[in-house]
Amino acid sequence: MTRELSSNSALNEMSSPPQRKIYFCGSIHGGRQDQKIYETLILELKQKYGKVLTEIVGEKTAPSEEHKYVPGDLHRTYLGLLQECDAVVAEVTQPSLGVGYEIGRALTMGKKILCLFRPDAGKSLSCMIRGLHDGKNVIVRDYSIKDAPEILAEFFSSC
Ligand SMILES: O=c1[nH]c(=O)n([C@H]2C[C@H](O)[C@@H](COP(=O)(O)O)O2)cc1CO
Repeated sequence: MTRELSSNSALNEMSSPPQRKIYFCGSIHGGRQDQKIYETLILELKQKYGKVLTEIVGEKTAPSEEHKYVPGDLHRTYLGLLQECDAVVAEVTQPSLGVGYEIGRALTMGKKILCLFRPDAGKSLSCMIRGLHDGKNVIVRDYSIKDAPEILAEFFSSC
């Protein structure tokens, strides 16, 4: 009986993603050009690595929803989610004040952070983000979307 239970729980662990809380950052007011990329990354995160607390960032309708909320309430809510998360994944190709702010706050909270930048989009990444890379708690990686699964696997193997 005990053996049966333990092998069942081993099976469950293999088939369902770990229960990490992941805060995904992506541009909203900064521009929604990369929404489809956010959606793809969020799907990969949800399927393999845990619960994404900020799924709205990948949704097509995200910006139109916000008029329902007071900015101060949104700020408090999102900082609360940031505090609660186990790891931050930020797509930083499209510059966004909000995303830069979230990364700065996550840093002072001691969160593990992965920043993903696509050089082929023809933009350049602020040194204030690129310079955060320490190879341990903050990883800043140039990538293309086809490499994302491998990069996420490597990041979450130590988190
Ligand atoms: O409705 C929202 N939902 C939301 O998730 N955010 C957070 C998460 C995003 O990573 C970030 C986007 O910032 P910005 O709107 O400055 O591009 O802010 C921000 C807003 C405010 O629009």
